[in-house]
Amino acid sequence: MKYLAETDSLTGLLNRRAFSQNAQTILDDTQDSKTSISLILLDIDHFKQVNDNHGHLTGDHVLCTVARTIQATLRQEDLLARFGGEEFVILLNNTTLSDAKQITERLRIAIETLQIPHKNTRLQCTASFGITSLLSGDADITSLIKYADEALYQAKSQGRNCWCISTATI
Ligand SMILES: Nc1nc2c(ncn2[C@@H]2O[C@H](COP(=O)(O)OP(=O)(O)OP(=O)(O)O)[C@@H](O)[C@H]2O)c(=O)[nH]1
Repeated sequence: MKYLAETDSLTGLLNRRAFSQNAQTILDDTQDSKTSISLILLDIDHFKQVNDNHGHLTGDHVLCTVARTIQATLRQEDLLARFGGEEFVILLNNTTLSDAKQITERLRIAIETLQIPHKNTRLQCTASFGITSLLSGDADITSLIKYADEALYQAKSQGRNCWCISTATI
C-alpha cells in the first residue's frame, strides 16, 4: 500500500508527495551540518511535440526511458522523483553547486544522446535544467524548489538543452 501511495505509476519513481516527505527528512537530518545541499529540476524539451507527432503511448515510453536514464546516471543516495508531467526533481545531499553542475551536465548529455527505438526510426530528446544550492542549515524544500524553478525558466528562455543556476548565495 505504501509503495503505491509513494510511487508514480508510469515511471516507478517516487511521486511528488513522497519526494517532499523524503526531502524534508533529509533536510531535518542535516539542519546542523555545514554541508551544501543542491536541487535540480529537469523538464523535457518540447515534449508536447512527441505526443502530437507519435502519440501518447510513445510519449509515455519516452518518459520512462528518460526516467531510467536519469536514475542510472545518479548515485544511489540521490533522491529522484517525477515532479509532474514531463518534469523530474533531484535532491543531491552533501553536494556543492560545483558538483551539482557537473552532475547536471552529465544528465544533459545522457539525455541528449539517447536514441529511443520507435517503429523504423530512433527518437531523440533533450531537457532543460534548473540548479540551486544552499547550505543545509539555510535550506528548506520550498526555497530549493523555488530557486530551481526560476533557473529552469531561464534555461527554457535561453533556448533549452542547457542548465541555469539560481541561488540565494550567488
Ligand atoms: N505521454 C504523456 N504525456 C504527458 C504526460 N504528462 C504530461 N504529458 C504531456 O506533456 C506535455 C507538456 O507540454 P508543455 O507543458 O507545453 O511543454 P513542452 O511541450 O515540453 O514545452 P517546453 O517545456 O516549453 O519545452 C503536454 O502535451 C502533456 O500532455 C504523461 O504522463 N504521458
